[in-house]
Amino acid sequence: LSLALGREEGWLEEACGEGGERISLLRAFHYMSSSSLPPSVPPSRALGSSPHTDWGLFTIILQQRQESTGEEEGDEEEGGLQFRGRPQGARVGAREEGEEMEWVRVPWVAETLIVNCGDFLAMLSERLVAEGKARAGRGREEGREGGTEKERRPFHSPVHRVTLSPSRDRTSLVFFFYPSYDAPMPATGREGLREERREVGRGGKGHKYNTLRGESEETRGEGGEASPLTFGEHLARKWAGVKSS
Ligand SMILES: O=C(O)CCC(=O)C(=O)O
Ligand SMILES: [Fe+2]
Repeated sequence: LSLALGREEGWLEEACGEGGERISLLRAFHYMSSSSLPPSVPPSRALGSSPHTDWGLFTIILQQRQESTGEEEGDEEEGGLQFRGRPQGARVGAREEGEEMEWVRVPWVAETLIVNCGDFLAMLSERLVAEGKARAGRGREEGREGGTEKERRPFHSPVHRVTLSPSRDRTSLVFFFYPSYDAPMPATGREGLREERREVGRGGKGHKYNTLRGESEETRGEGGEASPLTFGEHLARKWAGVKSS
């Protein structure tokens, strides 16, 4: 990951600080089928997991096979993990423009783990890309040749959710890898808003999606200066706002 961010090996270990393993979590989820819920639960409350981004560095998911193997039509169950993205074959660049976003199912693939980028990694990577662009701009101003730096695209932490299948329950094992409690939140600025960030920004307190970023960015000053809160402090605030039902 450090190399993919354009840094030397081991760089992330330093950026994340020590002790992330002490607040990282492995959770086992069991989602009931919607038909097994008591009739008193209205369909609007029959949620697996509401739309959110993961807040840490990255998440590793082992999901249970949910669809049946039969060939008959309609055999495939709805429900399971879905992310907000561009459907396969959509126009390149559509996501950046906030168009054509839809819920895309994450299929079960044998002996495969799903690795999801979290907000902390996305913000760290946006900061590095912005710094790279600024360096290249300065280089051009000073008349240096094209610059040696390759232009990179930042990592993206996708909005995702879990929906319930009408007839099958589902189990997943989810490992949330977090940076250290004391890791400073990366300052990213507000440029390059993507669809979900715009929607997060739009709703004030009633955020449409549950992400780390909306709030961490709200705590910034006008100039986008570093948030005074650490990752762990943000996390604690987020958890305090999670309601059990
Ligand atoms: O159960 C899953 O597959 C993912 C759950 C999830 O997205 C989460 O807990 O953050
Ligand atoms: Fe998640």
